[in-house]
Amino acid sequence: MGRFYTNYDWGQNGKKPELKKESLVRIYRYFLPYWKFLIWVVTCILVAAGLALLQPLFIKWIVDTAIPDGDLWLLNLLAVSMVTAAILQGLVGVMQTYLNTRIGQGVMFDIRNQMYGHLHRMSIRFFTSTKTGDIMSRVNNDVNGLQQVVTDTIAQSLNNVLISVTTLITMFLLDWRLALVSILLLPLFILPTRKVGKLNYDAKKQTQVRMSELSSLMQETLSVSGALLVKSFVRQDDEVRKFAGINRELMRLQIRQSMIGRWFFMFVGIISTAGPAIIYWYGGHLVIDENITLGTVIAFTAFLNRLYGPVAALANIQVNILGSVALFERLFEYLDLPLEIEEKPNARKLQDVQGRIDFQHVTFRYQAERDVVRDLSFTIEPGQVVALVGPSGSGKTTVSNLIPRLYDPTEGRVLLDGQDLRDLELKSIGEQIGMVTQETFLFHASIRDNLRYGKPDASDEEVIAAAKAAHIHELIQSLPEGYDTVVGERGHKLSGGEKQRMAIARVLLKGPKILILDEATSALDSHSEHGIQMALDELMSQRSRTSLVIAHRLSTILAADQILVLEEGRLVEAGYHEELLAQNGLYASLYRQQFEGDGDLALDGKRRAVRIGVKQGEFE
Ligand SMILES: Nc1ncnc2c1ncn2[C@@H]1O[C@H](COP(=O)(O)OP(=O)(O)OP(=O)(O)O)[C@@H](O)[C@H]1O
Repeated sequence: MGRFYTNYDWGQNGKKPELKKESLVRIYRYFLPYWKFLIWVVTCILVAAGLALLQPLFIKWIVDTAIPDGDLWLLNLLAVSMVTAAILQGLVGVMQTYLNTRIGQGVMFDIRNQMYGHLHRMSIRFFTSTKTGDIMSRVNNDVNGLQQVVTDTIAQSLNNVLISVTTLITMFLLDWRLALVSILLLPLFILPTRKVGKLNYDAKKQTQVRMSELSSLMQETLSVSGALLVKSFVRQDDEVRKFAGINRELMRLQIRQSMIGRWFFMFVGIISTAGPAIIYWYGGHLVIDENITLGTVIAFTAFLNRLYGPVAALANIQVNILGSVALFERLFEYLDLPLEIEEKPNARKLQDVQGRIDFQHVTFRYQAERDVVRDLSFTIEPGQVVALVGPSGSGKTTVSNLIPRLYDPTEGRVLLDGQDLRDLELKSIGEQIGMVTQETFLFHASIRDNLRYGKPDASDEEVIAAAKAAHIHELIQSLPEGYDTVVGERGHKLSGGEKQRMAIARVLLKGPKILILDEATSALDSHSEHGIQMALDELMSQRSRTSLVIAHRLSTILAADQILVLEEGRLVEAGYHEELLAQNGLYASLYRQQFEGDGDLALDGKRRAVRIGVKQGEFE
């Protein structure tokens, strides 16, 4: 029996979507590579429909011919034929399931790959403004729904049309009066089915909403950071209560759904008995009047039963098709998201990189009307170490993100070796730049694999050399499984300082020409502080490398060839430590405030956290 409802979303605000021609053409293109399978599906459906049609006719021949004539040979033949037809029908059904699944999974495979690839080309802005749960849900749930589109919408509908048409034709050929009565009976089961279909659809939709609420909640509160937050604010009870609330609603909806299903089967049960009863009653009269044979009446009741499911399913076909198209459209929405950072068709490949960086009148906004970087111009010569300092929120991270082209400047240009980043191949920019950010991300994999992310073909010796240079080798060796130790999700099994040294080792392995480094500000014990310091020295000491450091350590600042001081996105001072101190401006003020041990500084009348982060005592 076909399905009478669909669980596809009808898009936003529950409005019925319209069938758009371009969507249909696009969907059609996804199925095109599977045309051979589609032909086989149609063949299977045709064969199955034909075989199914034969069964009632076999009964009719048994009742009308074989038994009255006492023809045992024919009786045997017909009985064997019935069984053979049933076996063949079953085999064709198995074949059809394989083909349906193959097509459905094929389309899913293609779309999933396409979507994942597209998401990786999206800009960082997309990831900072989209909930991870939403992305996951599109890639998982929506794509998974596609199997149902193939099985329910395409194959079932085709099946149902064929069965309904062939059965009706055969019925009319057998006896037009009984056929007419049968057609008059159809609304009897179409109407309740439609009603139940609608109820079920609504219940399913509500269930889906609750399900996604529940998984969002779990995703947020059961992630390491989320769980940490819940614990530190002792909000477990609230979270459990919130969860229970949604969970209870879910339970209610599931029960409702089961009951709707039960009512539905009750109706179907009654009608499947009532329909044949009417046929027997009317057919009985015709047999008594000797207008038709008994076999015809029996065959008719079998045909009528075959007609219920397909016709009722076809009554809901519109919902199915609209739902399927809506599902595809939701996926297209993601596939059509414009790429903010796109490579030009004639983009140049960077060759023999020197590592010179120029900012030319760069202005940048995340959102309209708020400049985060304003008219910024500076040059970093190849091999220089430049320290970027400034109060929190002054735009240091933003500036550093413009160099690997994570964002494009709103105005002005960023040049690498004299070439506008926008004219260069994205891959070749990425290959030249290494980033060590404040928050280190590690995959849930072994330490070795995490380090190798910087250079997939690195030998074990190279990995160890990098770990030694980053002063993390000893620690790794002291772990029971050494380099094969699996670090937890996001590397939560390592301390902050250890993670940062891992990140440094990873970048050392990559060996980029340009290094962007955000020194950690979190308080570390003197031992790991020392380790990191040595690792950083190693990283920056190679003079063939250009380094831009968001500096928080005095030693880094003192070692820098140039210090750039940012304030509200503007470059307010630039020069050496002594030079800047002598100017007695923002840098000197930040330096003095820090020296006095006050982590905060009054700027523009507001109190702001100062993030040059020089530690007390380092000045002595
Ligand atoms: N993705 C974003 N969308 C909108 N605004 C942002 C975004 N990222 C940063 N900002 C804003 O841009 C300004 C500069 O942020 P940025 O992170 O560059 O400062 P920073 O100097 O690195 O600060 P900190 O030292 O605290 O890390 C801040 O006011 C911040 O609120």
